[in-house]
Amino acid sequence: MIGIIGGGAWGTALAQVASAEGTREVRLWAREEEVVASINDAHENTLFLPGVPLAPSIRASGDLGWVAEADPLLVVTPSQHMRAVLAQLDARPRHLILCAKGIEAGTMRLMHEVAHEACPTAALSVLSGPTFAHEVAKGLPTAITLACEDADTGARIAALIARPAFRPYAATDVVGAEIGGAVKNVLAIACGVVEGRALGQNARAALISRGFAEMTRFGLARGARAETLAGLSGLGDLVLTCSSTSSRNFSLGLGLGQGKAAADLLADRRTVAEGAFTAPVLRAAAREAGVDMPITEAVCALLEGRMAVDEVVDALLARPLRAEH
Ligand SMILES: NC(=O)c1ccc[n+]([C@@H]2O[C@H](COP(=O)([O-])OP(=O)(O)OC[C@H]3O[C@@H](n4cnc5c(N)ncnc54)[C@H](O)[C@@H]3O)[C@@H](O)[C@H]2O)c1
Ligand SMILES: O=P(O)(O)OC[C@H](O)CO
Repeated sequence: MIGIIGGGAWGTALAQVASAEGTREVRLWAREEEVVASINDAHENTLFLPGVPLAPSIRASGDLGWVAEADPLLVVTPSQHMRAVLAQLDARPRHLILCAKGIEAGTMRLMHEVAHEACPTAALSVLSGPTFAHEVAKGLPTAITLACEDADTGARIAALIARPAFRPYAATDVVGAEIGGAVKNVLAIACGVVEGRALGQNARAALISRGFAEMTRFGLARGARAETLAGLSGLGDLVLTCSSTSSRNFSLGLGLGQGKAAADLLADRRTVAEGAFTAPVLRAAAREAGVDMPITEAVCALLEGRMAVDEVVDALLARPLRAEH
């Protein structure tokens, strides 16, 4: 039996994968009664993943204790809420598969660091890669990184969650997998701005490349491996999220590029655009580590309403010429 903590789009899609075409029992915890009712009664998450039929073997509840009887547990809350939710789990040893992409505000902790503090007895993996929930839930082909410091455990978890069209690649670089997923959300906002301000496809390609350079500088400074950052959870997810309005982060940037205020775009959002929360904490962490992240700084200036789009673009273009590597 597999448990899912979080009934948003991604938790629901992962529940569908974990159900193994309805042959495996899956318990899903959701905050919203409407989500619990629609999954149990209509086998659909009408709030966060409408239009995708779900296996009847997925049962939802607002009772976290009931869901936490399952092992492993996939943790799919937004990153800023993960600590509070995990703090409600009992202390038994279990395996947590962390699926949120972000850095905790205030502490600058990556998700595995937060999970270790909240659940010291748990074994941890990170699941991250280029994965739009609606495509995964429909069974479209997807590859993803499953990072676990213990290679044998990682291989076991990868085999457990793999499906014919859902292909986890095992890795041991947990830090690298997490940094790729967190940083790409910030860069996707920047790519959305390029689209919204109609700056062209050359600019978007430049931004993806220079953004990847930023991700790599920051990742290496935090102990990530270069090959992880160049893999599914880094470059792979960066390319996906920087190319499509299916991305909530890209869409947020699109609105900023069209001149809308961040506060208006973020107000009353039901779905999460993680990059808006990660950007300021990433900037703080980069400054602390002495890592230059001009695109991240630019995204922060836009989110904070301190600069207009054209000012930000002019400032980026006016940076001194430098060697590419
Ligand atoms: N949607 C995707 O395609 C996708 C893919 C890969 C990873 N992710 C990551 O998964 C995580 C969850 O995203 P999602 O897309 O499932 O969410 P979502 O935007 O579909 O839904 C929002 C979720 O936030 C939850 N939430 C809101 N306030 C909360 C609180 N105080 N405590 C706990 N939960 C709260 C809601 O219950 C809901 O589950 C994010 O970190 C996201 O980056 C999403
Ligand atoms: O919609 P986004 O921008 O949160 O992106 C979803 C996933 O992270 C893509 O891999």
